[in-house]
Amino acid sequence: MLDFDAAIEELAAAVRPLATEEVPLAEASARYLAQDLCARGDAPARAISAMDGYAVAEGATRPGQWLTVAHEIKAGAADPGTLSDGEVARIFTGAPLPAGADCVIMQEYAEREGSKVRFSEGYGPARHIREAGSDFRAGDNLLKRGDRLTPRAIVSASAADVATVEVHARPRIAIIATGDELAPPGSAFETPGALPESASFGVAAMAQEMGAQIVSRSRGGDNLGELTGLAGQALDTADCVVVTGGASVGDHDLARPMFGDAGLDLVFSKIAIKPGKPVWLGTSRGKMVLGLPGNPTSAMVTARLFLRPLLAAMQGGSASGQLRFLSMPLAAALPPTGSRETFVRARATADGLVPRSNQESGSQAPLAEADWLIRRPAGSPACEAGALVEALDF
Ligand SMILES: Nc1nc2c(c(=O)[nH]1)N[C@H]1C(S)=C(S)[C@@H](COP(=O)(O)OP(=O)(O)OC[C@H]3O[C@@H](n4cnc5c(N)ncnc54)[C@H](O)[C@@H]3O)O[C@H]1N2
Ligand code: MOO
Repeated sequence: MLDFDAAIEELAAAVRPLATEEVPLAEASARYLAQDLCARGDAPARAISAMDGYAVAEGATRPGQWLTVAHEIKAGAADPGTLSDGEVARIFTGAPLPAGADCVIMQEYAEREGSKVRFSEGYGPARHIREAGSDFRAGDNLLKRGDRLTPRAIVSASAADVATVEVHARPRIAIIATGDELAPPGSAFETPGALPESASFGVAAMAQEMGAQIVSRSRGGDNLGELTGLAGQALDTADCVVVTGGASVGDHDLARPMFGDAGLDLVFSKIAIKPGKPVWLGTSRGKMVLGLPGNPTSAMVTARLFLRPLLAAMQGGSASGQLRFLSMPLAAALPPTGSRETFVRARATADGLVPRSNQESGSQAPLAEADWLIRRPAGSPACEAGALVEALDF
């Protein structure tokens, strides 16, 4: 069986990024850049005040000395003028400094009488000036191809003074939940033998958080003819098809056979991880097809470990960039692991990560509170509270 790191390498090698398009910044949130983004100018463009107060020539200013307020300068002023001897300028945060000024004294230290002002002791050594180019310079590479336009990155992109950006298309996702027993939430408990279909809801939500568009969602029973039809329709409309359930070896596990007519080239199948061993990835008619185990916890863990990297890579981002494991302290002991690399569901607290008591791959209630995955190599010994473990946001 392939190990997790090798599977991610195979995944990254199999993905071709989607086409690119130019979009206005206001529509670029969460998209992945298909270009390096360079600043079109210096920021600040000129030296500006960091405070509301008075711009002065520091060397010619002493506490208690009356000075003339010769200018008033607001943010955006085209010409901030020049200070002559004995003059200061009333200035506001963000306003350009007049020539001759090298310090801003906060208005809290000023006593104003008409056009005169004097400053009290204690305004301190801070100059309260943001120098031209101190944030970035024209031509600086603020964001790189493959970077995601997070809410923070959108600020940098806007500050670079560009109106539009070249980004990759949003992946169109079709999700197919398989299993005779599944019923839409809201009707299952009234139907003998049925259970609410839950896994695909989490998978869809995760895909949407990754910028994907859900183009179709369907449910199919354990019937090869029906599932083959659903697979064909999904491949017609989507860039990526995600199937939940039917991944294992049972007689009714039809997730791979349902792509038989279309042709399925497997990238990998079965990974030495727990939960999620039956996860598989392939391509069919040039589209990516990801098969997640039906057990809801297994489905969500494998969606986090494989679907997120897949969707990032389809958008020109880095697959491994979605798998930044951090070193975090354990708040409770962990038992030894078995022969598969194990991803333990845990909750982050002020004391560290608390593993959930229910680690069943079919469980659903613990998913609501498990916000981290602890990664434990195969054959790890028991681990004491306080130990550092590798963990991934979940
Ligand atoms: N003989 C073996 N049996 C199993 C193996 C194995 O290696 N040999 N692997 C086990 C492991 S590990 C997993 S994980 C499961 C995964 O199986 P499938 O992907 O085939 O999942 P299903 O059989 O379709 O369903 C498993 C379980 O989950 C429920 N389910 C399915 N889909 C949903 C959904 N969308 N929402 C909510 N619940 C769902 C389903 O009713 C079953 O209870 O296989 C083991 N078996
Ligand atoms: O690989 Mo399965 O998800 O452990 O039950």
